[in-house]
Amino acid sequence: MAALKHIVGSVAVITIRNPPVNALSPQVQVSLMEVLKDVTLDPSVKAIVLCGENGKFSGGADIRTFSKTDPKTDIKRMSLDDVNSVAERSRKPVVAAVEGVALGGGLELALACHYRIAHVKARVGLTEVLLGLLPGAGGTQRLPRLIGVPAALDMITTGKIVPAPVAVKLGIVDSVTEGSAVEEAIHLAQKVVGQPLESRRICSKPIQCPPNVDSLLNDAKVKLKKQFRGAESHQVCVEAIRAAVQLPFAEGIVKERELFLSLFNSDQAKACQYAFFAERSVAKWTTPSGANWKSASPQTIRTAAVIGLGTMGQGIAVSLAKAQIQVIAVEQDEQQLEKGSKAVTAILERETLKKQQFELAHKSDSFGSVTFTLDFNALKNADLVIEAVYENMALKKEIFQRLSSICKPGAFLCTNTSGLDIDEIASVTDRPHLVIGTHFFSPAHLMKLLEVVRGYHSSSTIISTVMNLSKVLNKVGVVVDNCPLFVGNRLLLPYINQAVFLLEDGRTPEEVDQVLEEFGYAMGPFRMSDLAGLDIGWRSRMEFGLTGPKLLPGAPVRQREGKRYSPLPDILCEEGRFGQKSGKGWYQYETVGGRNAARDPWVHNFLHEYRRAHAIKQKNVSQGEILEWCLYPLINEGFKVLEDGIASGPEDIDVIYNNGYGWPRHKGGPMFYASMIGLPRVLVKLEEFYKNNPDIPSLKPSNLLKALVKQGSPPLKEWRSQLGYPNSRL
Ligand SMILES: CCCCCCCCCCCCC/C=C/C(=O)SCCNC(=O)CCNC(=O)[C@H](O)C(C)(C)COP(=O)(O)OP(=O)(O)OC[C@H]1O[C@@H](n2cnc3c(N)ncnc32)[C@H](O)[C@@H]1OP(=O)(O)O
Repeated sequence: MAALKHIVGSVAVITIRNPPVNALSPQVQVSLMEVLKDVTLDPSVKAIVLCGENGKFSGGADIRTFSKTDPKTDIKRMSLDDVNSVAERSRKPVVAAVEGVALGGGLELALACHYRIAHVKARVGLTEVLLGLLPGAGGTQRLPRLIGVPAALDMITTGKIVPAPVAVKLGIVDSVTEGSAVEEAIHLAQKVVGQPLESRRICSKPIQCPPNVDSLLNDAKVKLKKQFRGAESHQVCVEAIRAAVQLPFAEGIVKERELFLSLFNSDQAKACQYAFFAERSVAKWTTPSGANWKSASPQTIRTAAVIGLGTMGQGIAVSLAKAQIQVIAVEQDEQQLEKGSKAVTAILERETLKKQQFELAHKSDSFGSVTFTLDFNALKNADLVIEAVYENMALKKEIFQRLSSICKPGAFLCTNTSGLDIDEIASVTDRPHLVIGTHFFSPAHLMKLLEVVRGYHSSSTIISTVMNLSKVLNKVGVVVDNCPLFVGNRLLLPYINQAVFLLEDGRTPEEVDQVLEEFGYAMGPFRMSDLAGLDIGWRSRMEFGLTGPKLLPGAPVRQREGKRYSPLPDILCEEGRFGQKSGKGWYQYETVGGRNAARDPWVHNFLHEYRRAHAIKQKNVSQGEILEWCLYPLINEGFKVLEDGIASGPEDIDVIYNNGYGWPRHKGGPMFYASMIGLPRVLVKLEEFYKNNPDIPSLKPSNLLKALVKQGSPPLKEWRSQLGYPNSRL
C-alpha cells in the first residue's frame, strides 16, 4: 500500500497502489502526502500527474478502516482533506489521470487537482451518501463550485455514478480520451507548466447560485425524505451543500467536517457499510460438496430465451436485452405473443430513451435484439432458457419436458418461480444438473435482486453461470437452497399475516402502512400487497386448500389446522379486489392500474362489519408494538431459515431484503437490525407475543435465536462460526 513516484522528463507521476481498487487507506493517505510534499519541493519536477495502479484511479477512502477509526481520538490525525489541500495549493500543476473509477474520496482527490483527464470508459461519482456518509474531503464544497449547485446536489445526494462522457458535459473532468489517460495527462502537464493556476483551483472559484437556491435545497430535502425514508445522510448532504452556498470555502470545509463527523460511526452509517460488504460477500458462494465461486467455471451467455411474456417474462426479456444478450421470446398463442411483444418493445423504447438521456447522446452499445415467436423449436440454439409462465407445477413440468428434447445439450434451464420445488421441475428433464431456480422480482428489468435457487442436482457450473449472469444484468444474485417459498417469501409470509391480524384486531391498512413506512420501508405491507396483486397469494392459498373449493367443509372461518388464519385477503379477492391491477384492493385507485393509493371507505366499513360479525374486541396497540408485531416474526423466520441451512448466512438474508423487499438500507437488513436492537429484546418480545397467541406458530422463538442469546448475543459476523451451521446444505 503506497503512493509510488516515477519521473517522466520534468513530470512526477504519482501512482496510488492499494489493490484491488486503490482504496485510500490511512497508510495510502500518509504515503500520498509524503510523496506530494517530496515532489513539490523537488526543483527538477515541474508538474505532477496523479493516477491509480492497474487502470483504476481510486475506489475512495478505505471503508474497511472506518469501523476501526474513532473520530474522538483520530480527529487530529492527518486526513484525506489535508492531502487534497496540499495538492490544490501546489504551485506546480497537478493533473489527475482518471481511469476505471474515481469514487467517493477518489473523486474528491481528483477535484483537488488542477486538471482532470479521464479515460472514456471511466466512471466517477461521490458515492459516500450510500454508505451513510457525506463526501468529507472537500467534495461538498468543491463540486458545487465546479458544476453548479443543482447538478452537484443531484450527484451528492443520490450517490449517482456517471460515465466519463457525461462527466465532461457536466464539467467534472476537462476531457476524455480513448487512449491512455496517464499519457494524455503527462502531455497536458508538460503543456501547462508555468501557466497561472489560481483559476484552476476550485477552492478559489466563486459559487454560482441559482436565484432560488434556498427553495431548491429545501425542496430537495422534502423529495429525499420521501425517497429515502428515515435516512439521515441524504439530508445532511444537503446541509453541507448549503454551507458551500453560504460560507467562504475554508469555513465550508469546517462545516463539512462537522457534518461528516455527525454521520461517521452512526448506526445508519454502520448499517449501510455492512450492506455494502454483505453484497460483496454473497457473491462468494459455496456448496456442501465443496464447489465454490472460485473453482467453478461460469459460461458466457450470448443467446437466452424467455418462455411466457406476462409481466415477469416481459421484464426478464428487457433485462437480458439491456445486457446486450440476444433474446428469443416465446408465447403460446398469437394474442399473448402480440400483447407481450408490444409491452417488451414499449419498455425497451423507454429504456433506450433513459439511456440516451443519461449518457447525453454519447454513442453507446445498443441493446440485444428480441425475437418474438410461437415456435418452441427456435429454442434449440439458446445457451440458457428462463421459463416464466405462471405458478403451476403441472404446466412448468410440461414445459421442462419439452425443453429437454428441444434444447441443445449443455443449455441451462431456469425456472422463474417464487416458491415451487426446483427438484420436482428438474426431475422431468434429461439434465437435472443444468436446472436451477431464478426468482426475479417485479419489475424484473428494474429490481436488483435475483434469488438463485439451487436444486439438489444443480451443478457448480450452472450456479456460477447464473450468478455471473446476475452481475451482467446489473443485479445482485444470492444463492439459496430449495424450500417452499425460498428465503424472501418465506420471511414475508409471517410479516404479511401479522399485518392482516392487526386489521382484525382493530387497526386500519393506513395505520399499519404508516408505521412501516416511517420505519423506512418504501411501502407498507398493504400498499405493497396491492402493488404485487392480491390474487397471487389467493391462488396459492386455494392450491393449498386454505380457501376456495379445496377447503374442507366445516373448517372454522378464522382457523386452519388449529392455527390462527385470517380470511380477510380471500374475501377481498372474492370481491374482485386484486389491488392496483383491478383499481381496488386494501386501498382504492384512481383507475384500473392506477398507482395512487387512497383510503377506501368500503374497506373500513367491511372491516368494521367483519369485526362485529365475529365479535372481535378492538385491541389498543401502540405504533411501537405494531412495528415489533410485524417485524419480529419476520426476523424469527430468518433465524429458522439459517437453522435449516436454506441461506448460508445472515448477510444473504439481509441482501435479499435490501434488494428485493424494500427493506431500508440504512437499517442494514432484518438480521443486522436484530443484532443492532439486541437479540434479547427480540427474544423477549417473541416469547411474550407467543404466550398471548399460542395459535400463531411463527411467533415461537427459533432455537437459533435462543441459542445465540444464551451465548451472550455475539455480533452478527460471529453467528456462522459460533454455531457452525450443522444443518447447512449450502
Ligand atoms: C478526522 C477523523 C475522522 C475519521 C476520519 C476517518 C477517515 C476519513 C477519511 C476521509 C474520507 C472522506 C470521505 C470519503 C469517503 C469515501 O470515499 S467512502 C468510499 C466511497 N467509495 C465507494 O463508495 C466505492 C465503493 N466500491 C464500489 O463501488 C466498487 O467496489 C467498485 C470500486 C466500483 C469496484 O467494483 P467491482 O469491480 O465490481 O468490485 P467489487 O467486488 O465491488 O470490489 C472489489 C473488492 O474491493 C473492495 N472495495 C471496494 N471499494 C472499497 C473501498 N472504498 N474500501 C475498501 N474496500 C473496497 C470490495 O469490498 C471487494 O473486496 P471483497 O469484499 O474482499 O471482495
